[in-house]
Amino acid sequence: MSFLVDSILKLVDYVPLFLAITSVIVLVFWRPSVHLDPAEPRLLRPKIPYIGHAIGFLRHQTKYLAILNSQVSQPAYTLPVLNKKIYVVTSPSLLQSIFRSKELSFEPFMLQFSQRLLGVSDKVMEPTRREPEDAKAPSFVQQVIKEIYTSLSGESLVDMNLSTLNGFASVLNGISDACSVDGLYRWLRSTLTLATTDSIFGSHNPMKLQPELIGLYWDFESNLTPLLLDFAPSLLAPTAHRGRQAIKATLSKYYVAQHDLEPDVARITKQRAVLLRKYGMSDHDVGEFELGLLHGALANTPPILFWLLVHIFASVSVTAAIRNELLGLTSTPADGKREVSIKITTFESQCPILVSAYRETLRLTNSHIGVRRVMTDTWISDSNSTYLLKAGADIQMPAEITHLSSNTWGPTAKEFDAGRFLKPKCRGAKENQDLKDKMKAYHPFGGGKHLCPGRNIAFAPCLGVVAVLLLGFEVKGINNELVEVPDIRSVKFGEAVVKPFGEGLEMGALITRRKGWEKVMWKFVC
Ligand code: HEM
Repeated sequence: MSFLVDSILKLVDYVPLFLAITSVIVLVFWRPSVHLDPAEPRLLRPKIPYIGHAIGFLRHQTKYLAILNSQVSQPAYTLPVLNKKIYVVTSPSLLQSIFRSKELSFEPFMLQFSQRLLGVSDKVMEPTRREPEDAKAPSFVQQVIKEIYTSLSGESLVDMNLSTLNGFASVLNGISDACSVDGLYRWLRSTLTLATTDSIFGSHNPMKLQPELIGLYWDFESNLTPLLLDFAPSLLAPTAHRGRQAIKATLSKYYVAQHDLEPDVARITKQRAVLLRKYGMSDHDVGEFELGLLHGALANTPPILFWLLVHIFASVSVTAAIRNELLGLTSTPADGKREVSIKITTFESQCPILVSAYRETLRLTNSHIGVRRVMTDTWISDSNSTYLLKAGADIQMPAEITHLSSNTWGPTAKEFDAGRFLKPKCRGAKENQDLKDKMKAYHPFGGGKHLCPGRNIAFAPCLGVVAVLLLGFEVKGINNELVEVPDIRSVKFGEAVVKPFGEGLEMGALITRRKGWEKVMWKFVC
């Protein structure tokens, strides 16, 4: 035994020497792990060869790119991670060049991401990867995306939004004088989750029949990062894994019972199921796959609603300005009038400050990292420079950097300015250019051929709920003080809109009926 201890102590003596030799070898022989053409974006070597950037991502997660950006300030640069190249692009003009390219694709990530997110077998995913027999025919993925576009626009979108908003309104209509909520975000989240899933799944909505599923969905959603690693999810993220399994099992029962065929189900739900069954998916597997539909429809709207609401109610002047323009949609009810309707198709034309505040909320809180794979060697350029992107490499476009850059948005880049997206009253050449530059840097829903097909799903529900809360209610802190906007952190991997955390997640609110609007029952119409 003492021999063993002696040996270990002797070895410990040699550790400094060993470290010194290793460092010399690394310094002398260290070559970048990737070869770079001079036309590619400049290499940003990590401090620790090969794995330094991987460690950076593990340690700081999505914030790592903002940390690097504060040190390099380049429009584009290359991160070597093991033997892979990642191009990080932060210049708005280069982003637009990427969005325009047909050779830079989101598709390889979409399928891989979906399978990991949903936790489904290769068998469930098989139709998504099947090549069409006719090379000119659209692939499965292209057909799904086309159906999302059709179902989430025009009349079908209005129908869904009306159903969601009237579901939410029924909860607000139930408030007699005042209601105190322990966690404002959680309250908005569960009310909206129920209203949205009612509109998607109709009267057999599993979340209405088993309300505990609402919490289980958000357990799943709040811990996506370890699930996306796809390694021992039941050990690394047991709560999220349990939530995911429960939702999938319930959705499978819904589709096995063919409740999607009933008349009060949304077009998107029906048409996707038709397509999935056409491709040979069993009813059970359709249920597992449609966790993706649920996730698309739910994950981002509650946080957008929360951030929009708190930013408005935190400012007396913004609250007054938006209330004033909302009065154009409806009028103060005369005594005895109980029902007030809001036309959801008029927000865009009648409520410019509210619409601008919505866009500003997305600017501040949608800090997703857009990704593309380079399918063939491609050149991208802005007015100053041109870069070569080599096939096989990946691109990352962090919205946190473009959305918050003071070069683009000025000294108030990190602050909420409800009027930032208002069209200037008189526009000369300079104002026009300024607006153009800003819009190039604004990409909460991505861009180009991969622009999010579901991007309209949050607009009317968020504006509608906020409109009713502004006109008919006061929203204050729990001690009747002005609401405070909690800190906004960086998104987690897999998120688009950031969720409140810590005190922000816990903050309560007092919701009271406004004088003159006490007896109103709210209704949304088109
Ligand atoms: C407010 C809610 C939403 C946000 C913030 C959001 C955000 C995004 C973003 C950032 C992208 C990447 C686009 C790119 O890289 O160019 C994207 C793509 C996509 N989104 Fe959404 N999304 C939302 C709602 C939805 C909904 C409801 C659905 C479907 C039910 C959906 C389905 C998709 C699909 C299929 C793509 C890939 C499109 C393609 O590759 O062509 N999204 N979304």
